[in-house]
Amino acid sequence: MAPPPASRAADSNPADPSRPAAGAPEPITVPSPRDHHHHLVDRRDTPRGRAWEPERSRRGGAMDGAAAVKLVSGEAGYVLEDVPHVSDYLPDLPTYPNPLQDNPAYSVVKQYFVNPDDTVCQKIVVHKDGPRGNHFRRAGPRQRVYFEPDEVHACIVTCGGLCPGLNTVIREIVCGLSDMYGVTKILGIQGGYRGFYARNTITLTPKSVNDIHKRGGTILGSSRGGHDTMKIVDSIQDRGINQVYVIGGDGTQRGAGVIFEEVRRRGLKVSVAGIPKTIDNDIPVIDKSFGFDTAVEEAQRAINAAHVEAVSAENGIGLVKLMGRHSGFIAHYATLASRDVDCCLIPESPFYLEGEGGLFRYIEKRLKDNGHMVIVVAEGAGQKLIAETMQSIGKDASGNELLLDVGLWLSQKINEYFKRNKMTINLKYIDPTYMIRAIPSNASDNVYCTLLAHSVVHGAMAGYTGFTIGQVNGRHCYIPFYRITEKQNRVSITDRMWARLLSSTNQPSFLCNKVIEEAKKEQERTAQLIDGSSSHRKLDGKVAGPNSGDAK
Ligand SMILES: Nc1ncnc2c1ncn2[C@@H]1O[C@H](COP(=O)(O)OP(=O)(O)OP(=O)(O)O)[C@@H](O)[C@H]1O
Ligand SMILES: O=P(O)(O)OC[C@H]1O[C@](O)(CO)[C@@H](O)[C@@H]1O
Ligand SMILES: [Mg+2]
Repeated sequence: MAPPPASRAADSNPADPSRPAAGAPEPITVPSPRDHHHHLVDRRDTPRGRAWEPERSRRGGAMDGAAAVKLVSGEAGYVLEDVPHVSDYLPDLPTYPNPLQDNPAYSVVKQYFVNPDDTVCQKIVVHKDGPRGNHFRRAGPRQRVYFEPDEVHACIVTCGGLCPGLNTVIREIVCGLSDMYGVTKILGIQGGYRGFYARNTITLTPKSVNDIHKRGGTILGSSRGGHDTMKIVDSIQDRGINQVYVIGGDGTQRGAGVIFEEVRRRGLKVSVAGIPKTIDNDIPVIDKSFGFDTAVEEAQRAINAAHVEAVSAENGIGLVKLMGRHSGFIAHYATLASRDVDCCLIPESPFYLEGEGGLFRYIEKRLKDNGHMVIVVAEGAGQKLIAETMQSIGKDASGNELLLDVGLWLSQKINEYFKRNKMTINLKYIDPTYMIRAIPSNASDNVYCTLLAHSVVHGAMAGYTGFTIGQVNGRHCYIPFYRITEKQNRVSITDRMWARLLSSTNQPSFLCNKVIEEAKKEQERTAQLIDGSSSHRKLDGKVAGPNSGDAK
């Protein structure tokens, strides 16, 4: 159980000083990235060297206010964006030798423990005189840990939409904790965040999770909405949980950030760690999210079916809708992989239907030249166009805008156009979205999930908290929550990858100069941010994989 807080928080409950009084203001909000950036700019103005000092109360324990952004600056524009640690606010915690040193499987590994000074750079394409830019703390096992195996009481929760690989991550957190660190107390929180206070928990053991990676979905269940910070942290405290593993997308990581802030405010020795999950690949900084490869692979089956249907009919059109609320990565990569696609529509690239350069003219031409065509559309594409004739359908329980069905809408518009123009077409609309999301992860995603899960376990055991595990340029690192949630990762339409797609499909770009100029400006802002040299960090960027902001 966590030690009692040393100082009493404002609005505290007399029965339990670490909790807010009944009727106290509801959830503490995550500090806005702008607050962080304010710190950031101030700190960078300091002479080089260790720029950050942990914000802690004199006696340690409960704290008010947002966690400091931990920045360390070094030679040649080097900046480390470090993550919080339980010792930031509980200074006198004992440490223990890492049990891995006696583990026969791992003890033979040369240099198994990572050097505490290892960091991973966000920018790998550099110029001789350019700044070294932002870095993150390298993930991996540390020589000393902040939890004894017997003391650990871990819990795992999955939130948001499904994604291939969720069960693999659950399995590997459980097996990693158990096999590498000898941890025996691991709880599964059922049904997402609200499960902390409204549902039962299940005990997770290596045996109970043994073959779950072969199944789609999440054995724990998931949900949207229901994030009641106080009730969640009360539940963590009441159950004596001291490691919280949160698997989910941007919303989930935001929720984990708020939980971390409240845990820290109460002065609890609890590590809160996130594993980013999103089939849309919309999480910034990281190379790509787990399940993305599987989704792209599975999308090929739908595209193949659309192609077969299209070639077998007179003026056949196969239309496939894929997921991608604000980010069209699945559609983009599935199109590039397939080579059967004649047109790919994504949210980042607005399109229009009528007139020269519009979609209808292109379809007409393609049918005349080739007799058939395949269109892939991301679910978030064309939403503004559809909204001109249809009413919005509101929001989901997490506050995400519900999308109008672009596939049905487009099918209807295409059919109407060709009827008007007295041309026979055969359009088949395929919507495989949930089928793609609900399958188990493929082999490569399984390995990726395993490594992410082990890296997050090493981080929590070492006492790091308030972080998301992520792969950046092929290396695993600990990334502060705010960096993952401050913006979404989107397909860059001025990037060479999108140009490759346009040249493979030969579709019109639909772009006017204004849109191109805006996209270019966004790319420049992204580059400045990775340099770590900009005093106004508004955007983010990445270097490798589908999250590339840098053409390869
Ligand atoms: N700003 C926030 N503060 C606290 N909790 C949040 C916040 N945003 C979202 N959440 C909670 O996080 C959970 C998941 O959020 P959401 O439904 O947006 O999915 P997600 O994690 O973004 O995943 P995906 O979009 O990939 O399905 C929900 O329970 C929601 O209440
Ligand atoms: O129907 P649900 O479960 O709310 O999920 C739909 C959304 O979830 C995602 O799969 C992930 O955010 C989106 O692509 C999609 O819009
Ligand atoms: Mg989301």
